[in-house]
Amino acid sequence: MVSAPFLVSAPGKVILFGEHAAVYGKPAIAAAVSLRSYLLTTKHAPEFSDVVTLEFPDVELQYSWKILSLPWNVVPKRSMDTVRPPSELNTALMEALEQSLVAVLHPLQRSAALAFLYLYLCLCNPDMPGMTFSVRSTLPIGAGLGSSASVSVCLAAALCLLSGEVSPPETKGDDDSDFNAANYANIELIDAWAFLGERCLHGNPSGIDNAVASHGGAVMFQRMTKGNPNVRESMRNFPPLKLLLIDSRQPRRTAVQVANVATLLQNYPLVTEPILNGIQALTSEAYKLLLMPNEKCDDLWEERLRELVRVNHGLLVALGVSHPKLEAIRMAADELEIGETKLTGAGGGGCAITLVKRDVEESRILELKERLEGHGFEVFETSLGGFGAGCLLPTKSDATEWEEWEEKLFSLHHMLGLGDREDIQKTVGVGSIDGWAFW
Ligand SMILES: Nc1ncnc2c1ncn2[C@@H]1O[C@H](COP(=O)(O)OP(=O)(O)O)[C@@H](O)[C@H]1O
Ligand SMILES: C[C@@](O)(CCOP(=O)(O)O)CC(=O)O
Ligand SMILES: [Mg+2]
Repeated sequence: MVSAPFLVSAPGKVILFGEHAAVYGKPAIAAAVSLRSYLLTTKHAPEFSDVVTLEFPDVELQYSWKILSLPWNVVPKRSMDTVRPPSELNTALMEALEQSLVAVLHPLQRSAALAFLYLYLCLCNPDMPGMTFSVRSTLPIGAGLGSSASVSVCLAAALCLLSGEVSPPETKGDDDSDFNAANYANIELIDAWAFLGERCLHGNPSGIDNAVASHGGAVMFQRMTKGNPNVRESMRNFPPLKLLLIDSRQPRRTAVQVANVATLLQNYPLVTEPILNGIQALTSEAYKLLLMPNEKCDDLWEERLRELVRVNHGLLVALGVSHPKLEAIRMAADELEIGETKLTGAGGGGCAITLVKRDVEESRILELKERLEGHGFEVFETSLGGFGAGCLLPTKSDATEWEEWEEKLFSLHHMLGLGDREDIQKTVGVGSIDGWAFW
């Protein structure tokens, strides 16, 4: 069992092919990005040991509950036969939590607080000391890059560590790809709990976002249908792709976009089902292309992949999940003949990706960036396929290190509350500081 203070982190993702169709059991392909969420868990001073506090400055939420005021009595008993949580939310607990959330009205804050409380009550117990859970993301929020899943994975990881459901990552061998059975079992459990967090955040998730945020890398994912288990194929030799990631900065909520597609499907099943089947077919084509050995990734291969990006976007437009700003991004990239562009994630705003042609001169890419930034869009640089969930624990063996950590924690608290994305990345970021370990 791990006690506070400690940090956990999980990445966001880019869906390359298959969003929305993924909700209906069709395959989708996604890769982790280097933008991440961070969660710091700290213990309260004795006089506040009866309260649990959330600090979510990214959504302007700070809220405390008396631990004993929470509805512990309706928490479903866990089955002794299985360690995995069920994939459905418990209705009685969801209803009881309404009471605890009466004062949290904004949907962005409410869904995040609900995800926290649901997991906290299921995984912890009323005897645990009062703690603060502070979350910051270097990801744009509500922009299609899976911030909800990265936060869900952080919450699940922190609460599973506190309750002893999982242990901290064991060191793997020198080779990053070394398999460690204990780490695998732990991250599977974190993934399963994070799925419930995603359910609180947007109702009907496919599970692809929490799978990528937990496991990292690049995956082909297919949601369980008719009792079959989810398929998650990790794509190890993912080819290096030149992608631009552009945030339209048009806010939207995944829950709303997913619900709109459900309504379309309900109203026009004969029209909508073939669109979803088309997305399935193109994702399967893309999967075959992306699995090809690197030496076969020639110009024709690249052209095929770009075509599939274009068709995927067209089908998403048909589902009604584009936005004039996303179309403006696509048109700017088309005009400069940079490559092919599609929205990524739930759409309705948020991000687009452009798969850049290999031979495009840097000056044209720069021109596109300037044009887009001139329109108020934000162009992100990120790498694909990095680490999944990890944690950073203070080492108690060495008193100096511990002191350093205390000091760091102090500045960290400040940073998690106030700093911008670069500050967070510099202070605690995976890749910026040593000590992070990954499941
Ligand atoms: N840093 C964060 N702090 C608190 N809540 C967050 C944070 N990032 C995401 N969330 C939660 O996730 C929601 C956004 O999820 P969603 O609509 O699925 O968009 P996306 O996952 O594409 O960013 C927010 O409304 C909020 O509830
Ligand atoms: C639209 C969808 O396919 C992806 C949503 O991703 P995001 O929350 O927009 O990052 C929904 C899902 O697969 O859960
Ligand atoms: Mg999301």
